Amino acid sequence: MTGKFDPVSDESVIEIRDLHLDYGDFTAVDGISLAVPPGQVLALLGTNGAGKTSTVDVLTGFQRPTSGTVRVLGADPLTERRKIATRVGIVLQEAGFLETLTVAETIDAWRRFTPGARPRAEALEMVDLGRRAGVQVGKLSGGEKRRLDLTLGLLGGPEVLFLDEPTTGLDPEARRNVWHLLRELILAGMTVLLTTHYMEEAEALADQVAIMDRGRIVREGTLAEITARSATAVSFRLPPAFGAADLPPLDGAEAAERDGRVLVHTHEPQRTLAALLGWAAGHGVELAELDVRAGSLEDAFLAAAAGERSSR
Ligand SMILES: Nc1ncnc2c1ncn2[C@@H]1O[C@H](COP(=O)(O)OP(=O)(O)OP(=O)(O)O)[C@@H](O)[C@H]1O
Repeated sequence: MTGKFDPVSDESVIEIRDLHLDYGDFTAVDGISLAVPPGQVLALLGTNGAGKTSTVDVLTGFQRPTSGTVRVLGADPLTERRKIATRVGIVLQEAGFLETLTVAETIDAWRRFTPGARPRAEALEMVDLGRRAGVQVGKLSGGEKRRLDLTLGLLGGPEVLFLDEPTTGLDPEARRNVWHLLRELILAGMTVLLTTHYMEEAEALADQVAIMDRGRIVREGTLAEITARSATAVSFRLPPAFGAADLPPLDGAEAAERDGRVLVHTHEPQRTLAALLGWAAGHGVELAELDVRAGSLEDAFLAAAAGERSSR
C-alpha cells in the first residue's frame, strides 16, 4: 500500500482487504486493498473487464468475496446489510425499472421503502427531471434514465454512495450538472466510491484514484501523485534545415519527430527546456509553436495499462 490509503485505519468508511473474487475458474479481482476515509471520493479507473464492477458488487453486498474482507461503515455489506442499508446509496450500471411506470410513480414507489426519503419534487429537481415527471420510464432517453438512477440512489440522503459509471450516456452539460450536485453532497460529508471511464470525471471529483488492470491495482494515490509520475510533453517545430538529430543531449529525455513536430517527453521539464532554449539561442533557431504540457491522468492511465500488459 502506498499514498494515503491505510487499510487498517479504524476511520475508513469503505475498506477492502486483500479482496479476491473468482467467477468459476476466472479471477476477476485478484487481491486488492483500499480504504476510503470519511468525506473522501475514490475513483476506480480501469480498462474494460478490469474488475471495477465486480469490486463494487462485493461492496454493495451483491457478490460474496472468494476471499478477503470488505467493510462499509464498519459492517459486512453481505451479512449485515440491514444494519447499513439506510445509510448507503447505490447506483449500479443497470437499473431494473418498470418501463410502464412514470418517473414520478417510480420515485414514489422507491420512497415507500426508503426511510427519510426526500420529497418527490426535490428528487426530481436535483437531477433536472421535473419536466419529465409524467413520462413513462421506457420513453426516457439514456441520459434521463441515468439521472433517474442517480436520484434514486440519493433518495435517502446516504452517508456513503457507490456509483458505477454514473454519467455514461449523459451529454456534457448534464454531466457537469451531476458533478456539481455530487460536489455539494461531498462537501456536506458524503463518502463516495465511483467507477468511471472518464478521466475528466475523476479529475473533477476524486481525492484518490486507483487504476485497476486485470483484477489488480496497478497505480494508486492522489491525483497529483498519479499525474506527477507521467512525463511532461514538450513539442515544437524546427526550421527545415534542422531535425531532432541536431538537438543537444537532453539527459535521458527522448526526442522524436512526428508530423513535422519534435516531441520530447521529460521528467525534468525545467532542465530539458533550458537545454533546448540554450541550443536554439546559440543556433539562432526559433522553436516555433512551442508547447509544454504537464502529464495528465490519461497519460498515467495509458502508461499503467501498457506497463501491466508488457510485464505479464
Ligand atoms: N457473473 C460473471 N460470471 C463470469 N464472469 C464475469 C461475471 N461478471 C463479470 N465477469 C468477468 O469478470 C471480469 C471483470 O468484469 P467487471 O464487470 O468487474 O469489469 P469492469 O472493470 O467493471 O469492466 P467495464 O469497464 O467493462 O465495465 C470481466 O472479464 C467479466 O467478463
